[in-house]
Order: sequence, then structure tokens, then C-alpha cells
Amino acid sequence: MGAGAFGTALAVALARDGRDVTLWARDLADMATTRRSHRLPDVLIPEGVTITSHLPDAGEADTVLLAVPAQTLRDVLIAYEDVLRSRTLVACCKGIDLTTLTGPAATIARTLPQATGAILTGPSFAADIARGLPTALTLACGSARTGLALQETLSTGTLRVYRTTDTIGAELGGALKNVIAIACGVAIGAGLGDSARAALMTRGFAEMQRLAAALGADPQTLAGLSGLGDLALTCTSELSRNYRFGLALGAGASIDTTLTVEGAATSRAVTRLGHERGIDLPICAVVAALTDRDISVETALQTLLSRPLKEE
Ligand SMILES: NC(=O)C1=CN([C@@H]2O[C@H](COP(=O)(O)OP(=O)(O)OC[C@H]3O[C@@H](n4cnc5c(N)ncnc54)[C@H](O)[C@@H]3O)[C@@H](O)[C@H]2O)C=CC1
Ligand SMILES: O=C(CO)COP(=O)(O)O
Repeated sequence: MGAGAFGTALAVALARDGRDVTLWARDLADMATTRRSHRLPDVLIPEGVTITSHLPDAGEADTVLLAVPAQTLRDVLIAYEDVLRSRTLVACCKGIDLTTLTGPAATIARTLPQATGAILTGPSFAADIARGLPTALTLACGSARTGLALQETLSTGTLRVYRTTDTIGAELGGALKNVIAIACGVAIGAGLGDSARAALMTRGFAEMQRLAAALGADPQTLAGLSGLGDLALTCTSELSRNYRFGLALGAGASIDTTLTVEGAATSRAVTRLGHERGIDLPICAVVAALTDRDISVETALQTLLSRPLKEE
């Protein structure tokens, strides 16, 4: 579900590997004839993928990948409850819901408790997956048995899926790395240099670990693909929309508001979560304030540099 960049890329990769795939688009436009998503225009969707805007066409499909933006996941689950509630639902989005302050796996568990929920996350650009470039992902599912089955279902010759039962660690890694990527983009966009970016990545990772530990995640999960792996990719590549959003903020350039930039809303959500739980998340808070245009880059920098000195 979701025929944007990631949903399309996953559909293409799985169909190419022989899976029977239906790709659901909210708005079909001319997709069924052009066999292209406007979010991934260079990629031709193979005939093996059934493209539809009518969800019941998914028929007996037992696994549904939800590749819609994190802030819309809850609405999608509610709107299509009848079709979704008895299936295995794999959230493919990265973010924290601003209303409930939950990640995608927890959002599924709360909204459709009868469904089996899982999350697919980790360092992977849609364009790379669609081109068949080698990619490693994390599949997190509270049920070890379902996780094992999903790992088999979703792995292909070039998509290597690792599994874990730590859904909270996996969803926090994917959500928080986007916030830190915005911070890194700002640093580079404002000309603060590669050393500043390395500091933000490292201290940002410390914030990720702190929040994850407080919410009951296994610290090892954060050191894996869903945390450190995706942090490394997103903080260093101009293919990342979150990083590019930060670059524009830092350079004072115009922002493309049509793109999905998950870290913007998530910076606000995690800042609230931090306040509620009494957890210090200074980089996330600065990103939220920058995103809301509440502070300048200069103030953001001074805020971080003037904090009390501490042990690492
Ligand atoms: N693009 C990428 O390289 C990757 C994206 N992701 C994650 O996948 C999720 C989706 O991102 P993209 O596909 O890149 O975004 P996108 O902007 O390319 O596509 C989003 C899709 O969701 C649909 N959509 C939006 N609101 C909806 C609603 N209320 N109901 C139904 N459909 C709705 C849009 O029509 C669009 O087709 C995000 O959480 C992102 O972090 C994860 C890994 C890689
Ligand atoms: O999550 C991603 C790579 O793993 C995609 O990053 P962006 O959403 O920043 O483009």
C-alpha cells in the first residue's frame, strides 16, 4: 500500500524475484498505463505487479506492506480496517506519530490489535532497491515465528533481510536517524564543516540510544542496520530528502514542500516524548525549533555549543 518511491521500489524488487505483488495507489492517475510512479519516474513497473486503487483487489494476500508516510499510517489503518485487520501488516515507514507519539509498529498494535504487526527498516534508498543494487534491511516482529516467515518472504537475491524481535528499537532507529540527518544537512548547508557533521552524528546517536533505552529497546538494535546503518547513510548522502531538507535550511535556500521529509514532524514528536519522559535530546529539540523556524542556525549552534561540559 502506497505507490510512492518506497512502495514502488519494494513492489518492483519483489515481483522481479517472482513474488505475486499487488501495488495499491490512493490515486492511480495514469500509473496503470504508464507503469511508472511519479515519485520514481525512472523505474518501469514490471507486468508482474498488479496496480490498483481498489484495495479489495489485494485478494487473499496475507502480507501487506504499508509504505505510506508515518504521519498518515494511523488514518490508513483506520480507513481500511475491514481489509487489513486479519492480515500481517509490515510498516515500511520511518517516523513517530505526532498525535500518539508512537512508532509504526506500536501504531499498528494499538490501532488494529487483531493484525500481526512488523516493521521493515534500515539503510535503503528506493532508487537503489528498484535498480536491484545490494541492500540490507531489518525486519522487526514481536513474534519470532512470523518474523522468520517474513524474512523469507521479503528477502531476494539482492535484498538481504535480517530479523529481530525488538520492534521498538528498530522503529526508533529508523525514525530518529531522519532527525539527525536534518541536523547534519543544516551543518553542511551552513558551511560548518565535516567535523561538525561527525560530532552531530555521534552525539545524535547518543540521543537515539538514550531514548531507545528509556523506552525499553535493546541497545544492540540501535547499533545495527536500523540505527547506526541508516544513520550513516542518511547523514552523508544527498539522495536523502531529510539531509537535503537540512542542507536547504542551513543554506537559507528554498524548501521543496512536496517531498516526504519524515524527520520534520518526528523531531517535534520526539522532543515531546523527551520532555514527557525527562530525557535530554538537545539535537532533536534544536532540529524541531529550526524546522518550525523558531530559531536561526546561529542560535541553534550556540544552543548546542553552550551546553554544560560533560563526560562522553
Ligand atoms: N524513499 C526511500 O528511499 C525510502 C522511504 N522510506 C520510508 O517510506 C515511507 C514512504 O516514503 P516514500 O515512499 O519515499 O514517500 P513518497 O512521498 O514517495 O510516497 C508516499 C506515498 O504515500 C501516499 N500517501 C500519502 N498520504 C496517504 C494517505 N493518507 N493515504 C494513502 N496514501 C497516502 C502518497 O500518495 C504516495 O504515493 C516514509 O516513511 C519513508 O521514510 C523508507 C526507506 C527508503
Ligand atoms: O530512509 C531512507 C534511507 O534509508 C530514505 O531517506 P530519506 O527519507 O531522507 O530520503
